[in-house]
Amino acid sequence: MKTVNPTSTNAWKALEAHYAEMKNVHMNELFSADADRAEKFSLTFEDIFVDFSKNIIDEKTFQLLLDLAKETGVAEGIKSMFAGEHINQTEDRAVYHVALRNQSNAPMSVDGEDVMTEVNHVKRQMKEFTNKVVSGEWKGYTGKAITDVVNIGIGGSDLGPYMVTEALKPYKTNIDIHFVSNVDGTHISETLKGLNPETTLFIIASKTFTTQETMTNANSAREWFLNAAKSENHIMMHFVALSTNEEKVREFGIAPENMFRFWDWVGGRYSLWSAIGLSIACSIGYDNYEELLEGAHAMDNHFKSAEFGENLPIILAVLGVWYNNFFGAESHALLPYDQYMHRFAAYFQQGDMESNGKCVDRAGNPVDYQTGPIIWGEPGTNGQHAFYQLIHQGTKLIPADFIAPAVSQNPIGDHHPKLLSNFFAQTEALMTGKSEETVVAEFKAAGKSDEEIEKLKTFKVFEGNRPTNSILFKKLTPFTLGAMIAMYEHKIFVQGVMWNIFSFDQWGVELGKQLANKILPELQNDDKVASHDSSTNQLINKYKEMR
Ligand SMILES: O=P(O)(O)OC[C@H]1O[C@@H](O)[C@@H](O)[C@@H](O)[C@@H]1O
Repeated sequence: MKTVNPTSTNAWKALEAHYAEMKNVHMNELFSADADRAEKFSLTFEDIFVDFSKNIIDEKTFQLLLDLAKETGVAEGIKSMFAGEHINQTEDRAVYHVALRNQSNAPMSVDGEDVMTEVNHVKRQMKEFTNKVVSGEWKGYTGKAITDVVNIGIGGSDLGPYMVTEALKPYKTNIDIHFVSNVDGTHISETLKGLNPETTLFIIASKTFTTQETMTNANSAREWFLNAAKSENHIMMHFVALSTNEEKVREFGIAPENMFRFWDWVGGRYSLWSAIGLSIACSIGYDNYEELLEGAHAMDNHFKSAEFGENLPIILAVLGVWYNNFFGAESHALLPYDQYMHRFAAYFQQGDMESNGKCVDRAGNPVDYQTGPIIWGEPGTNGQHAFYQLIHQGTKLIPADFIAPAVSQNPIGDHHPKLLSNFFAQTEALMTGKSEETVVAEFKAAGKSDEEIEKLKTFKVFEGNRPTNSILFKKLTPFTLGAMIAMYEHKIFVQGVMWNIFSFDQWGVELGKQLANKILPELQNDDKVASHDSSTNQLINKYKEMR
């Protein structure tokens, strides 16, 4: 992939000049000036409708942003990814999660070798396993069917499956699914309470099979199981592994036939489409898991082929760049108005921040512009009663995506219209705001004195002009969820290309791990430590005193 400093492009320079014109423009004016604006800045993909008209852009902005995507090599980047090139250069790996959901089965190769045979082989293995577990054919060591599956993994080996199984709960099979990620003993202890070793199956999910948290939890699970089952021969009925590391899986005592493989070209945070999705398949059934892949595949095809101006991931990406690099926005909120999507923001915190939280460009030089934003969010309407105050009236610009289904999976009473009325009202309020004149008029109508009005009016004014994307979809089906996840994945990729950074490594997570490995043995005795800085020494010694 070519290395282009985005700030050196013509589009960037033009955008800087254009920003000076746009920074004081209010979206209200843009809407008044153009009756077709909403329609012009909206797109439909399958059951997903995206209205991005409530952004501080005009047609020129949009064009310049797309030009920036062109000049920074987004088209070439997309080609390189789909061609299986080693675009993860610092690890010398391809980035090929798109092959995992290549439902068309057209050949896709890495280093000259078609990967589809292996991909399909593992999928068949997943299907067989899932069907056996769900149907009750897979028996535990006392001959009973499995009732509970515990996925033990962290980061990419946890967040995706957890988010998806929560989002697709209405499709749940008879299997109850649990997730253990934190090395805090509380997580596994609380999860195992109430579970029966005879009917519990553990999925040990780890790309490397060396991650401290996962291996610690896996060993504790093994101990808990053996405490009841007694014989190690029973492990094979209750432990399976999802990994790229066959040797470590064998060392742990999991039989090769109970290992579901994936490959180094699957990034951890892009791995729910691989064997890492086994907990999803057990939770929603294999056919629904395939539907999830279908949705992602449909989005892949859209991403690969749609013109930039009609390409959802590209549009979301360039809008993000506009706020991040020109308006100085530091964060981006994901606000699903769907309780089932309560882990969506948490999932894309890893997806986005681990991918684009980088300060060195693809040539190895420090960047002198902003890269990945802080991603955060909570489901509506909870967020409204917590942090929306700051979005409406704070000093920070927070672009936000509002995401909601038109059809609720739980259509009781008037809950859903109420939920959606909040979605529509919030995006409207964030854009239109409330002028001083309106505030004064309201006060007057309520019979307030001039003195009171003077004292209070500024507090009640809403500037508005807060940008939002509205993503409205018909229903949260596996297909639609798959498409939306892929949409955001590709958005992140496009932004990484535009910022000229490597989105598929994560060196930033290593230093803390290394230091923790050094500190751990120091915690295993009562000696005072003096090998660190004075604050770290003090903390460790305090801990030793307090424990
Ligand atoms: O799947 P394993 O290898 O256990 O890794 C789990 C997670 O580890 C973290 O340190 C990151 O590198 C993540 O990208 C990864 O998903």
